[in-house]
Amino acid sequence: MTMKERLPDDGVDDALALLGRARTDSGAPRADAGRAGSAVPEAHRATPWPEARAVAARAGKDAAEAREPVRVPLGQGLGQVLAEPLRALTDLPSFDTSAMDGWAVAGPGPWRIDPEGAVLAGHGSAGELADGDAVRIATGARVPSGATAVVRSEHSRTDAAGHLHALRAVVHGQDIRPRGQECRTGDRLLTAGNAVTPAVLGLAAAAGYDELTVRPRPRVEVLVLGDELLTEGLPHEGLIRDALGPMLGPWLAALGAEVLGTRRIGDDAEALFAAVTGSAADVVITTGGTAAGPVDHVHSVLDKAGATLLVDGVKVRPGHPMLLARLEGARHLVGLPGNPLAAVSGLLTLAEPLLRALAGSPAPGPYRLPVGAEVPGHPYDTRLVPAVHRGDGVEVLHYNGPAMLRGIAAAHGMAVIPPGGARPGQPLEILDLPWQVMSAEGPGGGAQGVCFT
Ligand SMILES: Nc1nc2c(c(=O)[nH]1)N[C@H]1C(S)=C(S)[C@@H](COP(=O)(O)OP(=O)(O)OC[C@H]3O[C@@H](n4cnc5c(N)ncnc54)[C@H](O)[C@@H]3O)O[C@H]1N2
Ligand code: MOO
Repeated sequence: MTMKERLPDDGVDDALALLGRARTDSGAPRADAGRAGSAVPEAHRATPWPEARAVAARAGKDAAEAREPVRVPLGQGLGQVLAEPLRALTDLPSFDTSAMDGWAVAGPGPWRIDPEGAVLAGHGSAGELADGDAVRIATGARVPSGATAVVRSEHSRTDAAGHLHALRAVVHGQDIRPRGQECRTGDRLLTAGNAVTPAVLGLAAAAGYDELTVRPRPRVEVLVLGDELLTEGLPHEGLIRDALGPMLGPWLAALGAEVLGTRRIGDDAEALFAAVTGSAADVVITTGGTAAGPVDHVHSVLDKAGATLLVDGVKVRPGHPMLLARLEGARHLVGLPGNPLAAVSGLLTLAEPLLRALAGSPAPGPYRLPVGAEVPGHPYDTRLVPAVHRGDGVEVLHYNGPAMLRGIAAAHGMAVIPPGGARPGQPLEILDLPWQVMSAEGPGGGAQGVCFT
């Protein structure tokens, strides 16, 4: 991006400001306040971007408290969040284990070889090894009691008399993984709140689990509004392809939500009311219809449904008409603006913190990377701009207009440009996309110690 870049849709917020908002008796903004027919127009107070994210996270956290943990078969736990610590159900390893193919030996060599014997992984009793004896052993097999070390095949030689000789010094306990080396029964392997990753599934299986106790996935339904949307073929006669239907379900699933479905509602207020009030989802996501056009029904439908607006407009570009409402039954609705990048902005600003908190996932700590070149800012609002990693920093992408997906489709993350813009070298907060993480910091884990066997 260059300094010549024009900020998209500047001045639109002034129009929105003139629309005003009224308040309910409770002090919360009424869902259709300031729109046609509203009695008391008042200056629109969009929520600052950081505060909007905090409101969404708080709403999710409050709703999460009423949700009971669920037990799921191990194979279904991926992407969910542990509701309780993962404690070892067994010692690991659960028996003294050979770390190498070779010989279990007892005492100093050379050793007498038991010509009949061999201890294999998964086989029953390993028997007893007398001092001066050696028996063949496979990696993963139980070490016989009395054994003092394992000698690797390649570090040994047998002679014609049936004796085993070590080709290098044998250290007591070498190549034996002692029972409980990794953990003892009852040890806490992971804390509640950890995401269930493929590695966690592996650890849980090793530690004896058939089921996991996890936070229930937030159930989400996507309602795509707009009569102008086509689901296939080329745009024609003012009709355009629905870019949000194909994008949002997979995006929300990548955030850990259970997507009940994506429905196309058109610009039909009654159908929208029925879909919102009848949805089985914890979070309803609508696209389009958030502004004040003749067929923008989201506010009036929320009002009719008795919803409470928690966020009604955010000081962010693109996407400032985004909204968050609480529906009956501790359910929520996130209204994403129709412009596709504005919808992404709403997804990252409101839906992600809400869903993360509902799922019980800890919010990732914010991280910053320096931007290479100057980035123009909005005078009062935060900007979210698709960005890519370059060297040790980031570079913002050119195609970042509210109606464009070309930038975000090529991006590694979204850079947060504070009001007023950013200078070259200024560290910018980065919002990760759920399928790629730009941060160099991982979740960490003990870096000390070495375990070669
Ligand atoms: N008088 C004002 N007009 C507008 C304002 C405003 O403040 N005052 N804000 C503008 C901004 S900013 C945005 S963003 C949009 C938000 O509008 P809506 O949420 O009501 O969205 P629509 O009007 O339904 O659609 C806007 C735009 O996006 C296209 N669209 C909608 N859905 C999809 C989809 N699924 N896939 C692809 N494209 C979609 C739609 O055709 C429109 O072009 O309002 C501005 N107006
Ligand atoms: O410009 Mo609008 O901010 O949401 O696309």
